[in-house]
Amino acid sequence: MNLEEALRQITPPDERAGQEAKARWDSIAKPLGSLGLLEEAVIRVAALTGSARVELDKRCATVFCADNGVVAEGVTQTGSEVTAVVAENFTRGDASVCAMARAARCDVIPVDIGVARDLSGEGLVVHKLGYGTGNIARGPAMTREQALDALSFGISLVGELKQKGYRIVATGEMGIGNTTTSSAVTAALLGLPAEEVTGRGAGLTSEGLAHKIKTVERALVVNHPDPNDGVDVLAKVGGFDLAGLAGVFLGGAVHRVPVLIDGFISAAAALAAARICPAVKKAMLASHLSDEPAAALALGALGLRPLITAGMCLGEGTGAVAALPLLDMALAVYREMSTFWEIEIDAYQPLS
Ligand SMILES: O=C(O)c1ccc[n+]([C@@H]2O[C@H](COP(=O)([O-])O)[C@@H](O)[C@H]2O)c1
Ligand SMILES: Cc1cc2nc[nH]c2cc1C
Repeated sequence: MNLEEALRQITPPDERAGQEAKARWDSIAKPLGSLGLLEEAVIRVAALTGSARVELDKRCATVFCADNGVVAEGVTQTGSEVTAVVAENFTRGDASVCAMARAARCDVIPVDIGVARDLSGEGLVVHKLGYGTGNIARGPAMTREQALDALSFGISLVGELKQKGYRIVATGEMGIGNTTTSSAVTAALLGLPAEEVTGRGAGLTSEGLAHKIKTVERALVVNHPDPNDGVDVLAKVGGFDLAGLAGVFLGGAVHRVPVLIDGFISAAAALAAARICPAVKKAMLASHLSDEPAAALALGALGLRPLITAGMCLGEGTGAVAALPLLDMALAVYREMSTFWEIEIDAYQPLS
């Protein structure tokens, strides 16, 4: 299915199911709205899935791994070879996100969408669009066809996961250099100067940061991405990981599966997905506020507020997975708590 056909399948959320979930929250014997964003998240999932019986029991994190040509500009603290090493560690359960996912009863699905060498390992999904992207400071990251391929792949992956019974998908990524591409994508989509959207990534010095800002500026001048065309932005200054993740967000809306945004890289991908099709925002949930400075700008532009502010910036899907136990706790209250009526307390009817 091509992108346009997939996007035509997106229909508005079921407001009736959302209202039913809101009515359930409002009936629970506790101060109105007092679980804040947790209540909102359950209502959003109810509206997206068309049922106030919200189930998030079977969950996974899809971790998109890819290399980025822009690493050649010296914008990272470590070399590209780290991407492949960490990607293979995902298959052995030996990465931060794997440990957190075990605690959160979440499966980890590593995806090689463009790591610079061939990988092996159990459970690895391979959809390799290249051995790393082009260097965005010198030319485009990829062709438009490759970006469209990544988007279609992300959309169909969510469809397959839904068929396997997954009820929520956490996004994650691993790719040395992908904070540089995310900054370029965010600058292009939001029309912001490079210095406002560029941070230290996985640990740059102040000197390194100044050079990274110049590199993002150059990528924008060299490539002229069209801010009205999310596919163009991903192809010219994005990465295979970002484009695949944007596909996962689109897939969430197509297949009506909620998708958790992780940190800055996931948020930049979500922003691109929303530029391609604004309706997909309804399938997104923001998990945490990454310490990368532009994460707040990206989430703000999406109109989303994160559940967690913990100064995290690890990537891999760690923030998205960290939100799952919070959602479990929200659902425990939502399902198990007595109502005002049941414990015979008179409560004023809420205004809305
Ligand atoms: O999730 C985030 O907000 C985040 C912020 C900074 C760095 N990271 C991780 O660090 C890597 C990218 O950092 P860099 O400096 O190589 O661009 C990549 O593998 C990400 O998973 C992730
Ligand atoms: C070791 C390592 C693990 C990571 N996980 C996500 N980004 C990373 C960057 C490094 C350097």
